[in-house]
Amino acid sequence: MSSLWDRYQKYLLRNEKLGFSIDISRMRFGDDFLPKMEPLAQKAFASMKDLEAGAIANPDEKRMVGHYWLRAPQLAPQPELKAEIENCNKSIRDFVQQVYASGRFTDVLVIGIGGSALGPQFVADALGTDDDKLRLHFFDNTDPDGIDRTLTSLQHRLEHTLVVVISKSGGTPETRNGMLEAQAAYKKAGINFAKNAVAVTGADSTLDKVALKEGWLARFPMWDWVGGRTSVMSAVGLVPLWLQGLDMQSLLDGAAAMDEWTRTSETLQNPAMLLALMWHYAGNGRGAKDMVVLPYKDRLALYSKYLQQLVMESLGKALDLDGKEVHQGIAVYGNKGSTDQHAYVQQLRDGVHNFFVTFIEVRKDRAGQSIEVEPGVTSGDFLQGFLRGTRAALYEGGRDSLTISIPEVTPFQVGALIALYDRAVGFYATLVNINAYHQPGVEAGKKAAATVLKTLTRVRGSLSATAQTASQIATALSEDPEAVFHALNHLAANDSRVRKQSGGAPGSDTFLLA
Ligand SMILES: O=P(O)(O)OC[C@H]1O[C@H](O)[C@H](O)[C@@H](O)[C@@H]1O
Repeated sequence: MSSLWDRYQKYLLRNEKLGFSIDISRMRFGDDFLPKMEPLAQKAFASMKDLEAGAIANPDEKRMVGHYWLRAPQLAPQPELKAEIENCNKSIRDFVQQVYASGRFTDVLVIGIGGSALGPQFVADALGTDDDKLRLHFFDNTDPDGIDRTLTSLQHRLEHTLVVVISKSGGTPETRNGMLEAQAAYKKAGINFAKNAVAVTGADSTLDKVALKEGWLARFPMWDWVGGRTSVMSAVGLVPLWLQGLDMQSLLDGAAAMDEWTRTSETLQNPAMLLALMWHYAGNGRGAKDMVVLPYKDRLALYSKYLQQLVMESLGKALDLDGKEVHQGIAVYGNKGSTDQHAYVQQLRDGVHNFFVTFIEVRKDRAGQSIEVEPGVTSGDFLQGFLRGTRAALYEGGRDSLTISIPEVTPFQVGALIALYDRAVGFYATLVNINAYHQPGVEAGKKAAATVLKTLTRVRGSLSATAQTASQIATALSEDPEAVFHALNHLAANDSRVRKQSGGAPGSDTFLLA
């Protein structure tokens, strides 16, 4: 192999306009790897090109490319679609202006989960400043204590808090619960919830109907042709993030510029294809290595969480497109450097070799001047030193990494970063022949949760003043004793009328109504 410097120059892809560079030189693929993958790469380019040109046969295919139209509506295959996107964005902007002009609001409470929260959370944190027009808060779970924590922080400003409920399906239980909890808090405070509420959801969804019936301030559409995990540039992200005061047009422009770059069919010139190929190389096209995402920048700490959903929900599939059992996927985790160097990088360097790292370098340290923390050295110099040092130490230890460098964390760059991975996921899915745009596995968990709730209700109904064990109740109800036992414990912890008498073992514990 040639020297590392030569390899770096050979496998560094730069784009002067975007200020981006992708360095794949520290992935140890041999010279034959890229030529070997070329036919597959060309197949992926061709299928993406067909889809983008509008050769769309079904809703799944539309979801593979719909998100690209959001940042470049002129590329939408039908003029009505282009007009729909432009009108929606204009109505969001007008609404945001009205909100500002009203002077009524100081805060925004976003209620959503998964693709309806992770994108807004990442962007809000990456780009937020003390000068934000409105401050964002999130309910992204059905955890009562978490909800209370957020409500307490908003306690005296509830009247000035705009609630944005986001759900594509309009029926996600966590989001529905969050909305009901918020509604109850507003009612308790004597505030008209509807006059403080906005919905972002699919037309005619349950949420849409509620918002319409109750006369909420505004409703914005979430189209079926945009997948939840690629929706941050639709109303899902635009409504809360524009309210926050971020330059969302610049974010859209950054994404559009990246999309343009990632449309090239020249493998070595296409950063998204290079990423997809490196994922394939690292995990042998089977996801055998985890993707550790390490941005050396606090503002990008939520990026790995965002990517976790994008990559794992898109690629984690049981069947391939031919119906063959493949159990694909790539595990994603990470937080930020250099912080993580003091947590788990020890294992990355010396332990089980089941990962590859993606370093994200931000060249500009800070807006102002830096002090010297040692003669001639700043905190930012340390940050860069730790990134480069860790990259070198990992490589010496036989561990692969790739490095993405961006100039600074601006709306434009964040848009570009999001778009880069949108495309890389799409390409990888084609390389391994799976559908990245559905999530059949999530349904299984939802169905199982519904069964648990049904059991809980039945168990509650069967409690009496007589002490009973879980097995006794389970037998009477023809339910699984372990499920009954957990339901009983939950009731005992949360319902003051339910008493638990410890018998020393789960089978001997008894429960009764006090
Ligand atoms: O936007 P919603 O319909 O509420 O869905 C929110 C999330 O929940 C689902 O379980 C899916 O797995 C996610 O892809 C989705 O983003």
